[in-house]
Amino acid sequence: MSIHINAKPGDIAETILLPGDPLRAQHIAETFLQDAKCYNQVRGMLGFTGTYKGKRISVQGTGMGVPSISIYVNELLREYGAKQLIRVGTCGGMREDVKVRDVIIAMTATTDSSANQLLFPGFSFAPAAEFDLLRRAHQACLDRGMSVKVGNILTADTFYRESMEPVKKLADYGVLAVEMESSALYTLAARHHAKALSVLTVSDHLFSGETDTTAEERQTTFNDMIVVALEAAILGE
Ligand SMILES: O=P(O)(O)O[C@H]1O[C@H](CO)[C@@H](O)[C@H]1O
Ligand SMILES: O=c1cc[nH]c(=O)[nH]1
Repeated sequence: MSIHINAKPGDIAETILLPGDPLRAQHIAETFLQDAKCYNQVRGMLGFTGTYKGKRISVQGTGMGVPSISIYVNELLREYGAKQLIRVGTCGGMREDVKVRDVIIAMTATTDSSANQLLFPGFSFAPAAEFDLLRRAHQACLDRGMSVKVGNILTADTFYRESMEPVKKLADYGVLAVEMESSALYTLAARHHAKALSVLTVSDHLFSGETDTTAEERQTTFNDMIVVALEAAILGE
């Protein structure tokens, strides 16, 4: 049992999917896992363990932003022996060629979070995905004919902005999309020699104003991304 996760040693699988929204954790467990059992309800940040194609998988909500995901990922790595962590989340498109419902695989995560500046004074650490996981997730997207892009994303500390200039500039430098957790996930996984990847679905676009049209469409696209994450995870075990 850790401070924010009320599970016993062994309750959590070595491979864990990490959506920001705890209700999406419940949706994933109910839709994709067999014999899923809830191991955490502390702060409503639900966590479940079950099996997918016979392999043990957990799914844990992380909340929004670097401080929140850092709490859960630290505890999963330090107290529960997590080996493979895959974030499954939403993001806002930034580059012009990124469209709503595309899947984005984050090769690296640029960030305005101060966490890594405090950790590596004088350096600009480049948080990076684990290559084999990334390669398998990309192949799983191609196999399903999904529209996928791989590259640099932005992990931002703010959702609402006074000025769009800084994000516009990052888009000019090729940054695909913005979300709020991946740089912390990649940095913590590196520290603990674990594998990490973020697979994201574009839910809106910062500059075109495009958004998901219906809740049903959002769910379908989200489900496609979950299958990609699960397939990438089990092929690596
Ligand atoms: O859909 P999730 O995983 O929560 O991810 C994105 O959505 C939240 C903002 O609405 C942030 O957590 C961002 O990273
Ligand atoms: O962090 C996020 C997630 C989705 N859309 C955004 O604009 N930002």
